[in-house]
Amino acid sequence: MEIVILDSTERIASAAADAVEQVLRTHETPVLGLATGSSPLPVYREIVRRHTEDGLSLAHARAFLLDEYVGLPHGHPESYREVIRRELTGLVDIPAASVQGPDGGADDVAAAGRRYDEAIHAAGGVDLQLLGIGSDGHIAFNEPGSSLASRTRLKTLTEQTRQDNARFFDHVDDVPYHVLTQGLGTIMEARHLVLVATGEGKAEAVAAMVEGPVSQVCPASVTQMHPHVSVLLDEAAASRLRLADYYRHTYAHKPAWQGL
Ligand SMILES: N[C@@H]1[C@@H](O)[C@H](O)[C@@H](COP(=O)(O)O)O[C@@H]1O
Repeated sequence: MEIVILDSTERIASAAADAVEQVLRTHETPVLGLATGSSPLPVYREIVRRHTEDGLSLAHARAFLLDEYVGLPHGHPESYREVIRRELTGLVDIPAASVQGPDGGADDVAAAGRRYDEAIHAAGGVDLQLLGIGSDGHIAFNEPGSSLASRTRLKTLTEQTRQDNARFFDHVDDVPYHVLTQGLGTIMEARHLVLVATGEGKAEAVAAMVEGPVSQVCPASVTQMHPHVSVLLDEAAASRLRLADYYRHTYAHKPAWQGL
């Protein structure tokens, strides 16, 4: 796990966008895993900027979303499908048909989950998966207690997550109770995980993920078992890491050609 502590959201966005750009430029059919939430938004803005100003193309890319609410009407502005279209995929040249998300509106949600895992597999797997982290240590919508081997399936949100996400809705009562989310086992099959976390509110979850035991209590801690993880943090999100100085030292002495 590589821990990168940077002094601004812009530098974090730029480092993550560099990794995405590298995949886009080196793969014939790059497969990106996209996360929602506010943490990846500066990364998406930077990708859109590079597309608009530098001609970075996503025309041959495919994209898979991490998760989706269950029960929101099709086209609801806060459905993750709509959020990602607004913030990224609708602003670049990726064909709409190349963007997939879990079908939270399916009659048989369990079958939709299985189909989604099959679709990711059929696309050759995810080359680079962007991730945020919930304040309770969830990734995608794998709440504490999630099986570390789980596949895409229905989950029930914790009250903390519903409260955290209430800011996107008129009222907390409007936040769905259920979601269809990639499982931890699904996410762990992506070839490179790039997790972005900023702000003091994430410090505890980040410390548990990076330096705590691998445990269902902090689902993000499963990433300790992944061979290629980059964790991009600002100072506030890194503030509870015991080995922060060592992570800074390692990054400062990293060979320039290595990338994330
Ligand atoms: N399902 C998403 C996660 O993928 C995201 O990581 C988390 C944190 O969001 P934010 O970055 O807004 O704090 O929110 C939601 O729960």
